Amino acid sequence: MISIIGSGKVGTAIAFLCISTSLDDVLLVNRTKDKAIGEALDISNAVPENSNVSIHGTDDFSKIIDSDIIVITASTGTYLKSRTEMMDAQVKMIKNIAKEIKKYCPSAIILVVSNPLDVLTYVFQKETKISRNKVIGIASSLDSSRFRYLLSEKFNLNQSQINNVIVLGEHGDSMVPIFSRVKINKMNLLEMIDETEQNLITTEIRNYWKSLRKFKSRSQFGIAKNTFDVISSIIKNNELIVPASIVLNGEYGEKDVSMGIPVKINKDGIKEIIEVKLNQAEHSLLKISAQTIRDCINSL
Ligand SMILES: NC(=O)c1ccc[n+]([C@@H]2O[C@H](COP(=O)([O-])OP(=O)(O)OC[C@H]3O[C@@H](n4cnc5c(N)ncnc54)[C@H](O)[C@@H]3O)[C@@H](O)[C@H]2O)c1
Repeated sequence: MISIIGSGKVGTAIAFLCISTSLDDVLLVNRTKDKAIGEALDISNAVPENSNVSIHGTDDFSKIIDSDIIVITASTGTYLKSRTEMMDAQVKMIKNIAKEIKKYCPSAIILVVSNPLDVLTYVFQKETKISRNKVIGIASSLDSSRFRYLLSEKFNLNQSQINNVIVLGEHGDSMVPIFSRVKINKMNLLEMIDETEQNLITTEIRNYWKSLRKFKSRSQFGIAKNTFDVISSIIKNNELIVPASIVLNGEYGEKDVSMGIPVKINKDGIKEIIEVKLNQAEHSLLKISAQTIRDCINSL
């Protein structure tokens, strides 16, 4: 069973993907019970005819007891200028959710989606002491999807012609797109663009959420699909390599911080942390990003 805490835009989009593909049973847990029940009633009609899966809604955390995976998409409000804007309220919220998960289902694999992503992934892991390999922050894969999309638009290509696209570090203003690894039709991206263009693309990725909000209230489907892919990889034990946030213990030269780095996922959560080669500039930017997240954690 997959439990999804928070039945808002993101939580319900993830639930819809899980149910409509018959991946597993879903439990929606929301602060307001009616919202969870209503969304479950709606998504119930997306169960395929030959499927055994079901979806229910509740505000009762004790029902998460048999979950294999718990996805945290709860939010206390909407930030307007920066993902760290509501940090104190979000940290308080995730500490309460951590207590419930520790009480009812401490052996589940946890996917954190709520913002500020890296801070909440760190706080959740420290509060629950669940193995760091089972607490996975999902966001850098979304940032990577945004990087790939922007490149496809710039070069007027299909996204499939653009490979090795990753964004590492904070899911925030210090995120680091890794230009040095990107191949476009097997050519090195760095041979095709100059530094000014790199800076422009970096700003566009970092501000993607702001551009999107000019047209719709908040992002929903991109993060849902990236989260669904990780859930699916865990349930089906299909290894998946994606950038995700994990509490670091010396990898990339960082400790006592959680940030997006490439990981291999399987049925046990994060099976392996992958250390990819970065150029000097990217390495320095990743250090700055780690320190930005650490400063937020230390300010709590
Ligand atoms: N990681 C990413 O890349 C990414 C992308 C998009 C959104 N997000 C984040 O995902 C979160 C959810 O976004 P959304 O647009 O779905 O928000 P939303 O406001 O639509 O939904 C949040 C839901 O959480 C519920 N909730 C609040 N506190 C709760 C609690 N303690 N227990 C259970 N439910 C609770 C609310 O009632 C609400 O229904 C936000 O923090 C958002 O910033 C992250």
